[in-house]
Amino acid sequence: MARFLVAPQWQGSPAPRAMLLVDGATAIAGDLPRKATTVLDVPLEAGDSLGTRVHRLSSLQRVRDLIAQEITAGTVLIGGDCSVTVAALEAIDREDLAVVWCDAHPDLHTPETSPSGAFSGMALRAVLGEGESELALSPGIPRDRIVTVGARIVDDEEEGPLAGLAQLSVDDLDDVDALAEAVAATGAGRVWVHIDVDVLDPAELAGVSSAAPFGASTSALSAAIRALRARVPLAGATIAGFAPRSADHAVDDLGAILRLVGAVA
Ligand SMILES: NC(=[NH2+])NCCC[C@H](N)C(=O)O
Repeated sequence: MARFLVAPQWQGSPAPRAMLLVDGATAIAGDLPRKATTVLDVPLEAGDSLGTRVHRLSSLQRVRDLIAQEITAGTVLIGGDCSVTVAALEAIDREDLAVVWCDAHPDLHTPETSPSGAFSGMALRAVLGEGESELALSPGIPRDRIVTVGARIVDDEEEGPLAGLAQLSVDDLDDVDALAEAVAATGAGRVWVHIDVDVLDPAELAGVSSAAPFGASTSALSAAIRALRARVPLAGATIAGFAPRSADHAVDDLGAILRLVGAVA
């Protein structure tokens, strides 16, 4: 059975109601097998930028250290905001690893270009080993080992770095093998699948900080991930970005979330 690590981190999010991410992580945790689930004791306070351009950096460092202590091979990490993936990747063997970034946003800002100072908008850039050195991977994952899926809200400054990465659109998922082929083409021996649930269409899942229309269907994304796993072994996965407006809204969305959990676990 997979191990689940729940990190109710909100401090990397740009959203005005970022703390809903804590509720989202808690709601998912409630539906996971208790014996296989560890919930990290993430501080609720904002934390301090420590003189950098990354807001709440001190809290992000704290959570990173907690994740490093608990992560094991094949962990499914539940966010929180989507920057928790950077911490997970820092703590595992990255030799031979590809990263699939399923997210409505490419998260390719540096602290200098970020419109928000929120680390989640810089997370994939940090995976590449760039941006704030306190948080960026060292060494980073090479560009040719990254595949983005469903990125459709792209800031001007992100266009350049995104152009250098392999990209699958929402429509590309109509071919169930497209993701597996894109990852196989990187030559990697293992893959980490990052899912910010805003990659899904808002009709499938409403509980996100900023809904992005024309997203993926839960079934197409799940099928693509299953086909990928048949081809390249999974090193682990993240499901992040769930921010339900209320407990009732969370219940409406949990079906879609659990289908994604089933695809990666
Ligand atoms: N994965 C996400 N939800 N990212 C949000 C990023 C939003 C925006 N690009 C920013 O940097 O502030």
